[in-house]
Amino acid sequence: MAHHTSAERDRLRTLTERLGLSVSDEGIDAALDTADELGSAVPESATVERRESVGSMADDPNNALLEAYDEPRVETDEGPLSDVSVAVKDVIAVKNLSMTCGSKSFSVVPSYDATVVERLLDAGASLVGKANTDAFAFGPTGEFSEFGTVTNPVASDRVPGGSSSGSAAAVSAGTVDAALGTDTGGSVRIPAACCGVVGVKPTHRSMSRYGFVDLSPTTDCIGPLARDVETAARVLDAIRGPDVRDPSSSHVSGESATDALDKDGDLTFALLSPFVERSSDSVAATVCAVADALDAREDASVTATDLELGEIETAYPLTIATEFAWLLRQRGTIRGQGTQYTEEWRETFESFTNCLNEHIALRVLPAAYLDERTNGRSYVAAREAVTEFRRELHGLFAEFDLLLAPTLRVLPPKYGEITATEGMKNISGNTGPFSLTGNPVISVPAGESNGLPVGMQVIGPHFNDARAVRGATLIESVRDC
Ligand SMILES: NC(=O)C[C@H](N)C(=O)O
Repeated sequence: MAHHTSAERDRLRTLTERLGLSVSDEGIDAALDTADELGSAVPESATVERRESVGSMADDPNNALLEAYDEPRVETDEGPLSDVSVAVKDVIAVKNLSMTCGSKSFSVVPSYDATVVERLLDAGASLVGKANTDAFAFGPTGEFSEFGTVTNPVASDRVPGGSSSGSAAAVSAGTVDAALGTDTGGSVRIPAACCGVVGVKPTHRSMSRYGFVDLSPTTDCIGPLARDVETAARVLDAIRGPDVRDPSSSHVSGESATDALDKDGDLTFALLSPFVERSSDSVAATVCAVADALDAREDASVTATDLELGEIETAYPLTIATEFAWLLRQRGTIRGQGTQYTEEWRETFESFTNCLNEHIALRVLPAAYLDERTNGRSYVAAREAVTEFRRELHGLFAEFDLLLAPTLRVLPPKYGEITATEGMKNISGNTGPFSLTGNPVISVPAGESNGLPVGMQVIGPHFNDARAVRGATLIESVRDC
């Protein structure tokens, strides 16, 4: 444990109050330690406590669903998703269903559907209910929902991954055909990999986030999870595209992901060596075996390729925590709040920042502290690291069609195992960088090691989610070879 001066502690305590957070004395010290580490001074890391399970709202063995309709909600029998049942992560508004964001301090009943929900229903999907999530989508393991941890249906002693833990578990268990998750630094891809399903993080801004509770707006994405790439692609096509209600949604619309499923033509892949080297032997071996099988196909080639990571690994925790702290200061993280929410919601929001759990507080505080101490230079440095890394990827995309990397660096951890900054890197160190650059990424099951699922990421150029879908189908066709 590093030694901090009382002036440092006082300063952080003042900031804690200003943010409306409540943290123990130990938490203040731990946050200072993490700030030192992120600022590359003192190498001691913070610990995070696992919250106790408090039980679920629905009768569901995996605690994957928080609220379900008696009968699935269907708006039309026709449409491309009329055979698809879906659940929606509980940070996305669904009319007349309570929204908790996985936190007991936030419960509102939206009077409207988020645009992505409207689009699912317009496409004929049957909506089953809301899926459990780590509180405010903050959490890489699925252990930080205040409505109880989610069980991993394929490995009950291992975490399901977070934060879209309920979405992944519901899909993996067959409770629904597909689910919407949200991915800010890996929250669709990580649980998809842990639960052995497909998870898509679309190109940033390629769809509307109207009705979604922001975490870190420069990286937040909504994306589908499904048991196969085809279903995920169909859901992706149904929900993507611009929306006047979310001015941040881009007017650029890429090719249809569903059409890409049947496309022919050769694909060249770069297997990103730094992410493989940082992974455990079992993860690396599983991913490399798939890469070899892919390379053996006539229409694909895989080349192990180096790239400079620069400061991108530090940029991820700094970016999301700094942006979340800004949102807390503004006391507003939901799009469309101005007209759509009731006074009751406003009051809830005013008070909820006092109740953020310690996992969130201990991740937000160090970044907020550094932001203040450096007059914003810590955030600027993170953005510069992103620019550098994006340039690296740009160079690779001039040479290769798609990039490959393991999703997690380790096999799905046991409950309570991920407690420190270093452990967090094992979970989100391979996913966070591509959130920062905004590229489309699909985590697709690569096989198993010691009976545990391993996922690998297919990374595409911006707005070419369709090409990533094609790459993911090739992986589906060669795995277990
Ligand atoms: N929503 C996210 O992608 C956050 C990510 N799972 C984290 O805890 O860092």
